[in-house]
Amino acid sequence: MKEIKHFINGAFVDSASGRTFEDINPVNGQVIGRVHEAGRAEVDAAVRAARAALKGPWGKMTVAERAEILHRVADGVTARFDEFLEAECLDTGKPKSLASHIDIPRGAANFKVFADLIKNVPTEAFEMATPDGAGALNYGVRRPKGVIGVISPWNLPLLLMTWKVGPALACGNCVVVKPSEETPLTATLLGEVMQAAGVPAGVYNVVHGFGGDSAGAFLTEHPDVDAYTFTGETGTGETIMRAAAKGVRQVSLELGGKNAGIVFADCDLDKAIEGTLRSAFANCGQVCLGTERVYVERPIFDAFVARLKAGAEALKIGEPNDPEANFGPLISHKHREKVLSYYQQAVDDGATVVTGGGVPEMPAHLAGGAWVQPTIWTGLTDDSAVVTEEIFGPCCHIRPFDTEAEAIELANSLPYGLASAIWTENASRAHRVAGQIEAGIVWVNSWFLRDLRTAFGGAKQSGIGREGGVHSLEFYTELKNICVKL
Ligand SMILES: NC(=O)C1=CN([C@@H]2O[C@H](COP(=O)(O)OP(=O)(O)OC[C@H]3O[C@@H](n4cnc5c(N)ncnc54)[C@H](O)[C@@H]3O)[C@@H](O)[C@H]2O)C=CC1
Ligand SMILES: O=C(O)/C=C/C=C(\O)C(=O)O
Repeated sequence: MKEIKHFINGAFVDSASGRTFEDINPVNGQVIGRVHEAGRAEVDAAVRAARAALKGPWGKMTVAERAEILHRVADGVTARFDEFLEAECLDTGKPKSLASHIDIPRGAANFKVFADLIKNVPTEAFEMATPDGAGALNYGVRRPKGVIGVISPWNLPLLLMTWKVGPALACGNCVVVKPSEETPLTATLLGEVMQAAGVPAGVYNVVHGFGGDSAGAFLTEHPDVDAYTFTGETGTGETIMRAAAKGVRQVSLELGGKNAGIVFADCDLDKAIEGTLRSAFANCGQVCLGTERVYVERPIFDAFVARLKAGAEALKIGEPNDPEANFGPLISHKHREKVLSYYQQAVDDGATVVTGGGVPEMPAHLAGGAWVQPTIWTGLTDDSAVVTEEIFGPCCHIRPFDTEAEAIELANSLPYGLASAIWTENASRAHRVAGQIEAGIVWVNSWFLRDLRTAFGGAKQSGIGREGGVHSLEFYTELKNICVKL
């Protein structure tokens, strides 16, 4: 049986307590391996290693040297592409066709992009007048923030963890990563790549365990961590923020969403259907940017519903190795219970189930997996929990609207504000509506089209702060002003 250990100070180590937990394959419910569960001792060792590395060779390296090492990390991920792919798909059950295009390439790109960016960021300088006429010169310098706690989720494990680790290391920080308990494999494998790439011991550490009263809480309560970056549920973000408040540590939080798609009658319907299908059902609906509320202008409502239904029913459910599969299982049986409770709630609230609504029949060897059907509803009222709460499953509710103002009001009606997708061929309307949507990210005629230099994050209860491009560098560095009297 595979043993999944912590990676602390450049070595793979067991938990002193001997405690382990199971890593389960969501495709069939079978145990993949046993994961060592960190106690306070392992978390403390990881933080101490990170602090020491900061004061050691990593802290003394030039930007160019660090960038070169991070390029080697990216190359290392690419060189071991198949191993990363295998590990990610074992942990998540997602189709290899998806992970090979999104998760693993982004795992490498997240190091390359920030290694290049850090070499080219300017800092500010201001000349100022002084009463004696000699003047003064102000200039900014960026310094690493220190030891960063990285708490990452299970839906895009390598992609989201490296989205934080890449810029953190590029800026000269050291990290302690607590990957989701559901998906420990790729963060661990990355330890091997870090070592081979010449990343000094202690710069990248991984501790495994759960959230509350386990490794997650021990990390967020640790007094020697300087800042935290987290992606996951809004409630967990609040808990992490509370823990980080002690010692006034900064947080970057990318939290839940209940994202709206707005489809105008003047859209290119083929594009709107293709994009909405992806945004509702890709990764089995487990993408924080996904569309769970679709608002469609009344003249095309029936046609849209019929075509989205046909698209959902054409999805091919299957295991990662099935080359035709484009729809995998949910992450776990626990998460399936949550998703199915909303499927039931929709029926109780009087929804019309356009398609799905249950568990698909699977062949015997996959019967133990966390499968659910892609599901579409219409007919719910705006206050149904199915329409207001993040489900994080492969489902959406479609509702008609009559005016642009109504669509904007509906899209903005919830306390979330992560992402939105607008479908229209009218350019003026696209700009007008996009500007009024209360969300950190608005796509027009696309979804999940990502330029890693752009600001990424949520408005309202969908998060605090922005990462991506220079915004990541702002979070992962301390900007110091030096004022020199001439
Ligand atoms: N990308 C996203 O926006 C994600 C959203 N979710 C949402 O969250 C719901 C619950 O799923 P979970 O896996 O429980 O998500 P979660 O947000 O609680 O977990 C994400 C990470 O936070 C850690 N964590 C949990 N509680 C913590 C605590 N008190 N202190 C420190 N770390 C903690 C977990 O161990 C994991 O590494 C899902 O049903 C889904 O709606 C879940 C995962 C990703
Ligand atoms: O950075 C990206 O391109 C994707 C981000 C997706 C999430 O944050 C998520 O699904 O949680």
